[in-house]
Order: sequence, then C-alpha cells, then structure tokens
Amino acid sequence: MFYLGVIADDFTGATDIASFLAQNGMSVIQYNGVPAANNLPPDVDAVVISLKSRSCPSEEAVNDSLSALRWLRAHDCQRFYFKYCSTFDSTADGNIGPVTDALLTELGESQTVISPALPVNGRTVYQGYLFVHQQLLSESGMRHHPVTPMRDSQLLRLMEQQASGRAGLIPLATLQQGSEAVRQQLAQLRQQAVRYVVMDAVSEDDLLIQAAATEDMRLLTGGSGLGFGVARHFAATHGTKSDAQRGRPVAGPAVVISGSCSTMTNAQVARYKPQAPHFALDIVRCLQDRAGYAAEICRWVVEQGNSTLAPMVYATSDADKLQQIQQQYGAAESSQAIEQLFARLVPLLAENGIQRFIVAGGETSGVVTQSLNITGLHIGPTISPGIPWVRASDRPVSLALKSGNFGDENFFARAQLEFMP
Ligand SMILES: Nc1ncnc2c1ncn2[C@@H]1O[C@H](COP(=O)(O)OP(=O)(O)O)[C@@H](O)[C@H]1O
Ligand SMILES: O=C(O)[C@@H](O)C(=O)COP(=O)(O)O
Repeated sequence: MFYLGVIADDFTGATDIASFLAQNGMSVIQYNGVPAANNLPPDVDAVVISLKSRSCPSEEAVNDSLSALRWLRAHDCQRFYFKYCSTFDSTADGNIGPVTDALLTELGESQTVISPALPVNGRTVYQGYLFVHQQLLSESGMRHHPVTPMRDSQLLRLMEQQASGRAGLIPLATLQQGSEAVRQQLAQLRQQAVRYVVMDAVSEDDLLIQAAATEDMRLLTGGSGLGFGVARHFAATHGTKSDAQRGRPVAGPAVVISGSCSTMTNAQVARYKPQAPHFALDIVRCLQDRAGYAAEICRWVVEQGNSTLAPMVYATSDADKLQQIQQQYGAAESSQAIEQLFARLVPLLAENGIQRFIVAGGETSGVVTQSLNITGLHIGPTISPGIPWVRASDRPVSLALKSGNFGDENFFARAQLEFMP
C-alpha cells in the first residue's frame, strides 16, 4: 500500500512533481508509462507514472490515464493526483478536461480541484486567472507555444470548454481564512454540483492550505505546487524520508538536447552557445533524411569529446523563426520531424557512450526517455525548482529533464558544473 499515485501528462511534468514530493520528505519512484512490473520497492510513499498524453488525441490520453489509474488502484494506492502543466498547456479541445472527467468517473467521485499554481516558478492563480510572473498566461510566451498555444488565462472557462461539468472558484480571500473556510466552501460548491473547483494561490502558504483542506479528496489535479503542499502535509504526520542519493548523476559523457521553443529555453540556449560546442538542427534534413542526419550528428557529438561542457544539439527557435518554419512546412509536420530526429539520434548517442542527457522540453523529454527505453527512475538532487537529476533504475544513465520555461539562464552549464558526478 502507498499514499499517493501521480499520473503525469508529460515527462518533465513527472520529474517536476517527483522532485517536489521527494524534496519535501516522501520516498518516490517514477515509472515511464504504466509499469509492466508488479513489484514496488518497499517503503514507497508516492509512485509517479509519466505518460505522453498532453497533446495526443484525447481518446488516447483518456485510455492511457485510465490504465495508469487502474495500475495504481491494483497496487493499493490511497490517493490520486493528475499532474498537468503549471501553464495549463491544452487547447479548447485539450486533454485536461476529458482526462479529469474520466478519472472522476472511474473513482466514483463528483468533485476535484484545479490547481496549476507554482509560485516558486512564477505561476500564480488569482480570481481564477493564471499568471506567468507578471503577465497573464495569454500574454506570456505561452501564446506562441508550438503545440499548445495558450490564448486564454481564465481557468474556469478553459475547464468548462474541455470537460463536461461545471467549474467554480475558491478565491484567495477564502484561502487566506485558512483550511476550514476552504473546506466549507468546497462543500457548498459540491451542493451546487460544481465538479471542478479552481483554487487561487499566490504563495506556498496558500498551497499548504489547499493541501490541508483537500486531505479527504481522493483525486487532486494540478501542477507540482499542490504536490509540494501534499508532501509537506504528509510529512508532518508520517515523518520524512530521503533517498536522493540513488538518483545522483552518473559519471560519463554528457549531451544537451534542446527541443523547446519557450522564452526561457531560448535564453538558455543563447547563454550556452558561447560556452560549449553547439549544433542547430536543419528542419529540411529532419523532414527528408532523418537516418543519415542522425548518424552525422552523432559523429559530431562524439568528436566533441574533449570539450569541458557537453555539446548541445538544438531545434530551439524564437517565435518569428518558429512561425516561419510552421508556415512553410506545417506545425505538426515540423514538430514531428524534429521529435523523430531526436528519437533516432538519442539511441545512437547512448550506443556511443553518452551517459548523461540534459534535455529541454516536455515532449522532447518524452521522446528521449522513450527512445532510451528507460522504464524506472530514481529521483536525485534538484538542479532548479522542479528539475532534478534522475537516474535510470536499471543502468548507469542519468537525465535532467527540463520543462520548457523552468530553470535559470545558466541552467545547462550549472546542471553539469554544480553536480559533478
Ligand atoms: N524549430 C522548430 N520548428 C518547429 N517545431 C519545433 C521547433 N523546435 C522545436 N519544435 C517542436 O516544438 C515542440 C516543443 O515542445 P516541448 O518539447 O514540450 O517544449 P516545451 O517544454 O517548451 O513545451 C516539440 O514538439 C518540438 O519538436
Ligand atoms: O508544471 C510545469 O510547468 C511542468 O512540470 C510542465 O509540465 C512543463 O511542461 P513542458 O513545458 O512541456 O516541459
């Protein structure tokens, strides 16, 4: 039996919440996809299952999420958490609504919370509107996301567009009255048949109150901020555990793979270029000659063996260049061509001795992890909030999976220099 089962809709999202749970005292294991194995390590408090269900067709997202839920229930999991992006990455016909509905129905529950806030990384919710630092979500760089452009910031509206039930709000004023006030308002909203309760939060204290007020709810949904609250609340009664040692990065050659076009990743790539060898992907070669191109890039990476900092292969482009590529080659076609190039390149790199992969982008991290056939991960030390080093449970390979907008500008170098194996 274990306390918390997390179903994450992408791989960086999974390591993000796994890192907050582990850092705040839980013993965590992460699986990529629904595990085939049935034997869980002893003394686990939380199991995180990473799916690649953020931008696939919603029927597939629902089926994969239900399979994960059934696995968790079959292993005596007590509570469940659907982890999506702190920037609520989805579209009007996105997957957060259908997956939430399916999980509620399967559990026989009538209410859950919607809590993407992650104040430590600048994501706050006020009056049901999602902010990224000082900007509304829809005015932030997320409006240009290549796969899930976010053009609305109102979470109640986004949720009602995607899902089948009604959304309601617990505003900051109630949060600030404490967990009992929140609990009472949840009960009132339940009587009004409100199925999805958007919760404001602008600070970690608000997240701790959310966690306390929802301790009897079987399904929570949100970013990793509420996960932090849940872990703190759990640790206060069950004590803390730490097994970050098992996730420490291995020694061995490293590479940086960047497939995110977020504002922060653009800044990180620009900062890293003068520090290390770098290789920009040519979209035409990705579209036309993936096998030959992947072999060529692999040779280039191996040739950089003597550089102090790892070579970087990147598709990262700014909003103007991205728009131009998408207009010329199609948005889905170009993003898939790049993902498929990485899917060919990464196993070649592993065959050629690369053991540490620093990856930028959620979809890109999914591709890298799946193409390496990594099934389980131990959670290691945190590089930046929400980005830990993680280590494959069955071989000496380490990954740092960086969500598009997370990390500071010097992240790629810091991940190597401050965490020497
Ligand atoms: N230059 C580019 N042109 C078109 N699509 C791109 C380009 N660079 C990256 N992409 C695609 O954009 C998507 C970025 O998504 P992701 O890896 O999840 O990053 P993020 O974490 O910023 O959301 C991927 O599908 C990637 O292949
Ligand atoms: O919650 C978050 O912001 C992240 O954990 C996350 O899901 C990021 O997704 P990507 O930006 O696609 O990496």
